[in-house]
Amino acid sequence: MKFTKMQGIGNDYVYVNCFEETVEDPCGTAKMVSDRHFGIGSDGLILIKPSRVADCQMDMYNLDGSRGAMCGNGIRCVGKYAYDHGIVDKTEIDVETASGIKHLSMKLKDGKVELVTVDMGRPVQTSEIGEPITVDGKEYCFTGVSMGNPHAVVFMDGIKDMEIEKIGPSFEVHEKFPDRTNTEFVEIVDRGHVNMRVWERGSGETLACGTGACATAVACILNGLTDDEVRVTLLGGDLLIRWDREKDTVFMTGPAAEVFHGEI
Ligand SMILES: N[C@@H](CCC[C@H](N)C(=O)O)C(=O)O
Repeated sequence: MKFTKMQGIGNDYVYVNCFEETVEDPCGTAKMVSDRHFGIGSDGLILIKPSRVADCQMDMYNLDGSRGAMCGNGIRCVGKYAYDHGIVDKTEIDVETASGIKHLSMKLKDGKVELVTVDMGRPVQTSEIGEPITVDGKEYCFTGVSMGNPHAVVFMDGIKDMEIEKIGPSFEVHEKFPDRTNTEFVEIVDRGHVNMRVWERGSGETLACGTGACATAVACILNGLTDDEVRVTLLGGDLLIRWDREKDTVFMTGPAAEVFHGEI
């Protein structure tokens, strides 16, 4: 199987061009390739497939083999792959995902895609604003936002030193989230800037989560903590998120990069 390793601010996936390859068992393949010791090493697997309704299709799997309906960092890389490898010959494209068709606008540098803006669609509030939750005997408040996949956004100080590997798994499987959840731990810097760490459903702590950054911006705005455009600083870099409230859609802008090609 030929593959390309790509990353969007450090959220790395193994990408397979399914215009040319067939992957029989995507869940098993995701687990195998993601392993950082016995596999290629990644946060999961993304298949780029033909689509009957868009320019191409993104089919994504987490490190544990579970399927993700949407992936913000992944879809920017899908756009870059599609343009740089000639699947499309235009910089405005539509990508089909399990949570609908998303529109991508791509900016080039030296003929290759460098920066991608994605219309991530309508955010859906899935809890009370600042809903109380007890996790491992401690009280927190979260704001639930779906960006096609579930997120619980928790505002707290000291995220740099928090023990995310202890608290993240307990949020992920808490009884309030029957489908498990991605959890974002967020510190406000000012009305246009926040810091965030994420525990991803199915992948654990990752350096970044695009849908998580969008959910975070929406939760910040709903809680009255920021303006409608927010720079989200994650462990792997920054994303610019804007909630266009007139159109009720969220725009995410960030880089996409290829790391290496291989065959396994
Ligand atoms: N890293 C992704 C999100 C991947 C899917 C997520 N773990 C889920 O299961 O919902 C992103 O950049 O959005």
